[in-house]
Amino acid sequence: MDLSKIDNPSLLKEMNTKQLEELAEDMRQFLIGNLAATGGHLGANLGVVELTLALHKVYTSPQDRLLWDVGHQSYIHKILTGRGNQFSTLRKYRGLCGFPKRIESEHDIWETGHSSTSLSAAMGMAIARDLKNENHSILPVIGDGALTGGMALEALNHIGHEKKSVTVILNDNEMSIAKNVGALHGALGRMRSAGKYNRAKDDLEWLLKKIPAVGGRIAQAAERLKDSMKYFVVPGMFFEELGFTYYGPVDGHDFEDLLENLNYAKKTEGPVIVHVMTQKGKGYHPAESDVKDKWHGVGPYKIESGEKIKPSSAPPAWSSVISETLRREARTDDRVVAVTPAMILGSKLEKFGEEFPDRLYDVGIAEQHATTLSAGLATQGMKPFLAIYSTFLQRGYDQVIHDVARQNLNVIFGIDRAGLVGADGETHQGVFDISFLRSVPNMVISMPKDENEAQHLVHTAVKYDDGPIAIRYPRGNAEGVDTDEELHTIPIGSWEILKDGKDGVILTFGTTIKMALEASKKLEEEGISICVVNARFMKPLDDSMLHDLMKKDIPVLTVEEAVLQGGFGSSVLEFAAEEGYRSQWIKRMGVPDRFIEHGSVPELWEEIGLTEEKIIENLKEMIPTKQQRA
Ligand SMILES: Cc1ncc(C[n+]2csc(CCOP(=O)(O)OP(=O)(O)O)c2C)c(N)n1
Ligand SMILES: CC(=O)[C@@H](O)[C@H](O)COP(=O)(O)O
Ligand SMILES: [Mg+2]
Repeated sequence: MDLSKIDNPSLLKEMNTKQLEELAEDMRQFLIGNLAATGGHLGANLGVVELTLALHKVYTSPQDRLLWDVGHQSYIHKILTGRGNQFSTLRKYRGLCGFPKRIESEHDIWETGHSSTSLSAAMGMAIARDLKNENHSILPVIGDGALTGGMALEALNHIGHEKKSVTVILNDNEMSIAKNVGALHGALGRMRSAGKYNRAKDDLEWLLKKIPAVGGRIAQAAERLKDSMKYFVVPGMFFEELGFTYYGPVDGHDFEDLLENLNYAKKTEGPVIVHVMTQKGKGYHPAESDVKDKWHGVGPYKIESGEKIKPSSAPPAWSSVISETLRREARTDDRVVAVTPAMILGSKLEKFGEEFPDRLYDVGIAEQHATTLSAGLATQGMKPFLAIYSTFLQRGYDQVIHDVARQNLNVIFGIDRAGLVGADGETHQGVFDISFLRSVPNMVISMPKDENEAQHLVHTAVKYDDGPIAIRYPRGNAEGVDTDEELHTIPIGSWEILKDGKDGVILTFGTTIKMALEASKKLEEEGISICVVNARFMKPLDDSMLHDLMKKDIPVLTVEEAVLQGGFGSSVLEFAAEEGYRSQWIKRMGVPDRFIEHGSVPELWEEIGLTEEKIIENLKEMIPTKQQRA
């Protein structure tokens, strides 16, 4: 079937099992073929082909509300809802988003990207439905990994309490990005190995109804038996106790099993959970056989061999530079403990864990818990390193303030994916952390310019015992510079002059240093000499250098790959205003006050005007040329 021509899931309604199986095979080949060029979350989507088809067959989107938790597994849903012809643009600039996007389709009724939000949103939709006396199904599809997110448990608690008709589809593939972790994962394991339950209960009820009511005693006894049965056979006891009717475990690749249980669920009032067993990466051997992450998310690859297409000799990933330095520190400092909220692979912490198995904790998708657990460790004299993506740190913001900074605890925040991340788009851009951390008392915020400075900053952070300190670093590979053998500490709040200049100043850090130096080189050729400063601490500012620079009364340009609102540039403006540098011309460059969608980082830099050319343009506007000065 030409999947690019599907424009509505209603075609499934008339399909029989054999036709569905054929369509599922077409879907898999389509995904494998297209993602070989574009990359994307292949493993997760290969695992939900039959489930997605079955959901769209039994239910009627968009009247029935289908929500996709995390949303990285919504590609089949997108194909079925008329977007198959856009897959060559998947996660590309101005192309198809890799997550549900309401502007793309009426079938995308809830946008995701961050995990564990679907059940809360579903509950909100259920309350609204009932207040409006509407009558449609609400179906959040949530993975076993996302279920470890605290929000999901908060929502289960509420849905069960209110007895709202929400049908939770639990997509259990025993994987988060890496193998799933936690006691809930273990409980799901026991449910997976138990037999079917709720159908047995329904069959028994059917039988009971057949028994002539002999004084009702047999029926009453059987009724007691049925309820007591629950405690021995129902695999989903955990959920039943929360007020959910549990169906499962269901074979998520068997249409008969899927359709039968979804139809049971559709007839069931109140909270329902359908526990579906799927295999991540199903149908593509390189993904199925991958022991690390089942090809959770991949770049382009060769279909036949499964060989991933990567640049031959690239500098080490920033995450590796940081985690390897941490591993080195841990050898001589027993206080060092690494914590990760389900991103052990992305944060390159596997080797740390192999060397220090009792000093690495993967807490699951639980950023709030990860942050406060780190605070707890610090109260006992340990030196926790919380490796956390900038965008996911947003989930633990209260814990940063209330538990870590307020008690001034020695927690190191390794803020990975800081800055624009590219293809994951607006839900994942790591551009808010400077802004939301800068206002927190006791916080130190830093960002290295290259891997050599990064290793010294990690060493500095491990030695720093005056409170919380953040080191932010971008997605991707480092700069490819040599690294010092011996590590030293960097004075907190100290900046570094990379290039002298007397006509103007650029204050910048991290990923925008290179473009600043390039711009200053070009301006030098035109007789305009620009000072370039590596403002490697966003907090505290280097007040003494700032005073020296401001006293020169030359224009200052701040450049940051982070939101302008309340960012580094704002702190320089505040400094100038408060220190009386009234005449100072200060201009800021950075991420504008809107969400930045997906695309390559260079394309996004171009879009928001974070470029060498724009730096030159701004400085020329701010600094009179020689002729004007003459
Ligand atoms: C708040 C948050 N933390 C971490 C992530 C990163 N992340 C994306 S998918 C994923 C694993 C999800 O596992 P699961 O829900 O089981 O879905 P599967 O990939 O197995 O289908 C993680 C940790 C995220 N998207 N949001
Ligand atoms: C869907 C999700 O949130 C993760 O899979 C994320 O896309 C990983 O990002 P990196 O590829 O930067 O590790
Ligand atoms: Mg999973």
